[in-house]
Amino acid sequence: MGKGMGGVLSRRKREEVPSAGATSAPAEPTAAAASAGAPAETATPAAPAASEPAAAPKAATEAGKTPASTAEPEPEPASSGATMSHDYTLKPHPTIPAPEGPVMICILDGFGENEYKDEFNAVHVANTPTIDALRQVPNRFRTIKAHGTAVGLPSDADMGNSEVGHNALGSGQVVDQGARLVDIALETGKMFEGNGWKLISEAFATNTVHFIGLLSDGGVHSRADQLVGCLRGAAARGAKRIRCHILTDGRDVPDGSSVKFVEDLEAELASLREKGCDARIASGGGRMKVTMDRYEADWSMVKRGWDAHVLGKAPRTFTDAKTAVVTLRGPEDAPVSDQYLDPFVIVDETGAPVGTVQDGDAVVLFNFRADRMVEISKAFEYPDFAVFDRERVPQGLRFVGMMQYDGDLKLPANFLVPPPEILHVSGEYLVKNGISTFACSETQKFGHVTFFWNGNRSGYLDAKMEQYLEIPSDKIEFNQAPDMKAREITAASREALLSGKYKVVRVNFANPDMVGHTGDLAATIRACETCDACVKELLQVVDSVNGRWLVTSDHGNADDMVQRDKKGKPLMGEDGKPLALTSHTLAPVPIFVGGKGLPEGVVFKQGDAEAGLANVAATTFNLLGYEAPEIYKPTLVEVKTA
Ligand SMILES: O=C(O)[C@H](O)COP(=O)(O)O
Ligand SMILES: [Mn+2]
Ligand SMILES: [Mn+2]
Repeated sequence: MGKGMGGVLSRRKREEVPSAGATSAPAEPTAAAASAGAPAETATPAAPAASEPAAAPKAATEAGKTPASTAEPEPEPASSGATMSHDYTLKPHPTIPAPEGPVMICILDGFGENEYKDEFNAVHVANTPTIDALRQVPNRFRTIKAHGTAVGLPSDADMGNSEVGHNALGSGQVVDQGARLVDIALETGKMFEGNGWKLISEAFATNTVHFIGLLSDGGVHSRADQLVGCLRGAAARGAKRIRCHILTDGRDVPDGSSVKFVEDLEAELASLREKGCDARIASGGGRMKVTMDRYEADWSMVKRGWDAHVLGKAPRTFTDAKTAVVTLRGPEDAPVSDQYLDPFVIVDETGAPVGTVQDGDAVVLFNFRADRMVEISKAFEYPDFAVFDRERVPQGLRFVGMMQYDGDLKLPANFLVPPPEILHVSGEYLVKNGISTFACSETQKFGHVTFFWNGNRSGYLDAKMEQYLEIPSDKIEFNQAPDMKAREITAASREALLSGKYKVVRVNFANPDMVGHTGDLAATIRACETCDACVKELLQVVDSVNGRWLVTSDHGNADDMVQRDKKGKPLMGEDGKPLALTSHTLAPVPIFVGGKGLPEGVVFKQGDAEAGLANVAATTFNLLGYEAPEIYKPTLVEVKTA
């Protein structure tokens, strides 16, 4: 549910890379990461060099792995409409000269410009002198759209998120995204005609079909109504036995809503049972504790998921899922959040798990978004998977993803709906025109500024021209350490900017988003203040080398920390305390342009209220002294002559 939408449960009622299947150790930081925080003189990021290619990001190291099975060729994926034979030559901009120094693009993740400017807007309340001053610079501050159809989502009731936001920022184009493609596949029935569906249907008569994914209507990773569409489709086509393995949300939707989502799913499963399909919930757990890790931040989450969903093992067992969720949430006045529920397994009256995964079963991961499905996909699909001991590996599985989550790794090999194909991303233009890039974030957002930015390609576009740096994230709830790794990211980016080796420096600060998702207002205010201090430092560094910069965000989050009614009035709980809003918002995001190396006449154009994140890439090319590619959404800047 999008922040600022009011209400609680109606839908519309209402984020690489990565991974290294063979080791659970976090990626070794490069020299820059290891020395981040050290004095500037000693910290030097590894530079791309022809003789010594930069280490590939984690996912690229996986490319040689053999999937358990291969797919029949799937239909052409949805694409940005650009053609395959493509001229990447960039033309010099007629009036904006190339800069002397680098161009920095700084993403403050989850930092929206919200209409509600009250005590629940952490962006507004935080002491942010740098950003405040940037807002005052005439014609160099504006807002841009970051949600809904502006980023390829089904409707303008859909809040933005990191995946679609970074796709738009990095590709300069708006492409129908996973949520929309699955809607279309269900509406047209194409879902049930593809090779992925054919594969799972082989198990309908004799085996169990398992559905594993995030149970909510958040529309960021999955949607419950799409799960229902698949369940009904399977039952109607002869599936005899269905088991659902549910991950509770409370992050893209209000905390506590998991109980209602379980009730609704139970009602649906009951009606399937009436029609003769043995359909039940079999296991589950909170999305931030079970299964849905990303970028290898914490593989133990995936092991907990494997144990519960596949082996039927969890510390707690229950005879029904609602009791499981209510019990695991604990006391109403101090509940465990839906995001962090322990894993659970549903058992029958004899204590036996009702839905372990057996040889020959079908398994569907029903999330459309990639980042938090890559690791569990590897556990299912890679025969030589060794990150943790799977104990028992079901044989002959018919395993599919809602989409193919990583097109480079072909992971999973089989899928229900072809993923969006995002062509001719800005990084391809850069590397093909000899423009070097440094991209940096901490683990939680590392894939955002690499994988998502590059149109869901894992690995480097050209390792000789690019350096990607991941600073390992803490493994705690981020309100406990709201500074996260912002200082380390700043130190490493500072070195990259000063090194003279990069023309583009791309940075993502995770704080406003990751702390905002905890619902902790005070910590989120602190997160915004930390980012402001880091932005100040980086802008000074860019100025010191006569560079140029863009500061923006990918969607809202920290800008509204309370649930509201339809009129925008904050909602209070029975205890009189504000009801925290943990999700993203529908707010537009700010964008600031500047730098000592930017000619005075370069300002944001007037008008074009519809401009969104996809307009940023063209703007960046202009700052680099080039005309934007014609297939891109138009630039945000113009040159005013005195
Ligand atoms: O995966 C998450 O953490 C949330 O569902 C969405 O956040 P993101 O889009 O900012 O990653
Ligand atoms: Mn984000
Ligand atoms: Mn987020």
